[in-house]
Amino acid sequence: MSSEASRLNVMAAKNIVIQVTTSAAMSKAGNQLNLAAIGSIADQVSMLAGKGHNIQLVASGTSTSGAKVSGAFNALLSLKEPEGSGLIHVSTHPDESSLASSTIQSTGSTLLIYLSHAQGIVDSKGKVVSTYDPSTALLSPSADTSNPMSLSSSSFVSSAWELASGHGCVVVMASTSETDVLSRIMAGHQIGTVFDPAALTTAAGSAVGSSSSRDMAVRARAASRALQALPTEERVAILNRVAAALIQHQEEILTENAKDVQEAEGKVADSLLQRLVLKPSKISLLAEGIRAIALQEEPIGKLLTKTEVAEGLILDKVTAPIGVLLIIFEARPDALPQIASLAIRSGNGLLLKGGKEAARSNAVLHRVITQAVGPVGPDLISLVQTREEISDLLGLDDVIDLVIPRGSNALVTHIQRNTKIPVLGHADGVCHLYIDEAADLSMALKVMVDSKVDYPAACNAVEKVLLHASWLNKGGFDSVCSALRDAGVLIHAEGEAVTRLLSDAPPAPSGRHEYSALACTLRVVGSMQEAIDHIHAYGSSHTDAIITEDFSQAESFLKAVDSACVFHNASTRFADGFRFGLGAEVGISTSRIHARGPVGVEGLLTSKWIMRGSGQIVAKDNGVSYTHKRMS
Ligand SMILES: NC(=O)C1=CN([C@@H]2O[C@H](COP(=O)(O)OP(=O)(O)OC[C@H]3O[C@@H](n4cnc5c(N)ncnc54)[C@H](OP(=O)(O)O)[C@@H]3O)[C@@H](O)[C@H]2O)C=CC1
Ligand SMILES: N[C@@H](CCC(=O)OP(=O)(O)O)C(=O)O
Repeated sequence: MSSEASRLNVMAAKNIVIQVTTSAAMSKAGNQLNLAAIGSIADQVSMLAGKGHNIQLVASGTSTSGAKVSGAFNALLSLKEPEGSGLIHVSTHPDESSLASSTIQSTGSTLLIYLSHAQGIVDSKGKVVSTYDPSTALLSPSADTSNPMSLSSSSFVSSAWELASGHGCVVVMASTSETDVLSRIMAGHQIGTVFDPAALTTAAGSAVGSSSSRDMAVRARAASRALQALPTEERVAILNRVAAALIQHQEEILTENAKDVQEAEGKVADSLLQRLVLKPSKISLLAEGIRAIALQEEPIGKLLTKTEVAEGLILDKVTAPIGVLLIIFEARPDALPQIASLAIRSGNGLLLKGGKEAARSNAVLHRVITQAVGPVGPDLISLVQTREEISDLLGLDDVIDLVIPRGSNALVTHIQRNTKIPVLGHADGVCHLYIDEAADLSMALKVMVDSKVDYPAACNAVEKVLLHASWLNKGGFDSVCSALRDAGVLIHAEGEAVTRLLSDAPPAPSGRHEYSALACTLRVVGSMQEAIDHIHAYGSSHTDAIITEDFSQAESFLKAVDSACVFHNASTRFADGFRFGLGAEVGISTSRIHARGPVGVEGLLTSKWIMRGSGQIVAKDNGVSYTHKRMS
């Protein structure tokens, strides 16, 4: 198919011209170098040269600015160019908005990457089109209006098309503000606008979703089939390579993450910031989890049942991958390697969209992981950048098999309302801890504090403590309040008793509130049944726990509470794939269909039936005599 051909053309290009408009490499005022932008391009250029590409780097602009920018590139590249490669040449081009066609022709380059402020060519609604089509009018470059050197649309478009159609040089127009723009273009991601006649013949039947979204999903399926066809040892080796690559690229990952954190600081809630931060210890734990997944027994093709249907006719039910998964998750970059490794282990293709605040962290993690995937190719796991792409993908119910939205209730509801693809929601956690009349108080305090304080922003952190009324007369109420306050937790009062006893406590914002911070609601209940009824009325069916020494009471609670995870005498924070021994988790499913609670490899599998016979026929059910004998 065509856009596939175009991506292959891009990925295969050896001689490349990279043209950077000086306005994209200078400050807005145009009088100073934008060293961050120049440094990032220089890093990526030297990486491409290290992979054997011959690169002509052209700084296009007025002679003064062009000379300044090419000087900066030369200085940086002399430090970074792979030793002795001599593959990078830097020059200037006098005209910002025309293409460096002469360089292309003199060097026999087959790819021009044009980097400016513009994200690509936009349609009448202002949406960037991924593939330029000359038969469609109304296109113009999405220039940065604040940039005085913005592009002159028609001349740019016609020379880009002329180069592509007349000289066989694919042109990709993209913005320097895209993270890892060059590396991602060369890895086959559809960023910006591509000018390539090969990209125009669209596949039949691709009416829904843009061709790039469909292409991405179709390629994920093809790659997942290639993955499934590999012997177990090779799939295990991929996971071990991914774990090793995370450790090996730790510095790079932490650097990109620090940029995300720096940009988010002061602009987002503390809970989001906590999720966003990666630390060496988190990366080591991720690698450990991935190695544990690699050690698990082969999950694909596992025999679930074996039945003799009739003499010589044997029917097996075996596990099988679901196919192509679209997983949307919050700005928590450590989720990406976990989800990717579970998908690899279970043989699924993956389209991933993380929170926008984690864009750089996700891009580097994605690159490191897809490079480690090896022969199956990077298409197995694609990174989706924007909500617009999600809208396209939600229409592709013929190529995507399951959507897993992991995040707020609003996100999960939005996805459910906008797709025909089955949805496995991972929504908010309004987790409760019930301290029973028969609780060991010191255990209750320890578990309560851990459930809230260990990681207050997590979806499995406790949000409401339900205290049996008997503790009001036994000193337990004061102990609970002191333990929470000593741990820095702000208590919000709910119900008559707590409101009266803690007159200084702010009221709970609502009966069902997720603080995601060092705060929780405290309420007194008259019985375990009242606690259960309250959990059913105000909880989110995520994780709820009881603390009691009365084991029969505990069993009743475990049976009655209708949540994905129900615990006795244990912290709600144990609701986690790694802690459950699954190695990692996609998230904690709050849906009731097929997978509930922490979702590991098993949650990403379905089953298939395999029949082995010797020519038996049905013949109106007279062809065989049914035995239906269960063999295992
Ligand atoms: N059950 C579980 O496993 C988990 C539950 N949670 C819950 O998630 C919440 C925290 O997440 P929060 O930060 O609020 O995340 P959000 O729900 O705001 O966002 C999560 C992701 O969904 C995307 N998104 C949101 N709305 C849309 C839309 N309309 N179309 C397409 N994509 C969309 C976001 O994209 P963008 O960034 O581009 O806006 C982001 O990638 C808490 O309630 C927590 O309990 C969190 C983790 C795990
Ligand atoms: N299972 C995870 C928490 C689940 C989760 O992802 O929560 P969140 O911090 O809301 O993104 C953990 O225990 O850290």
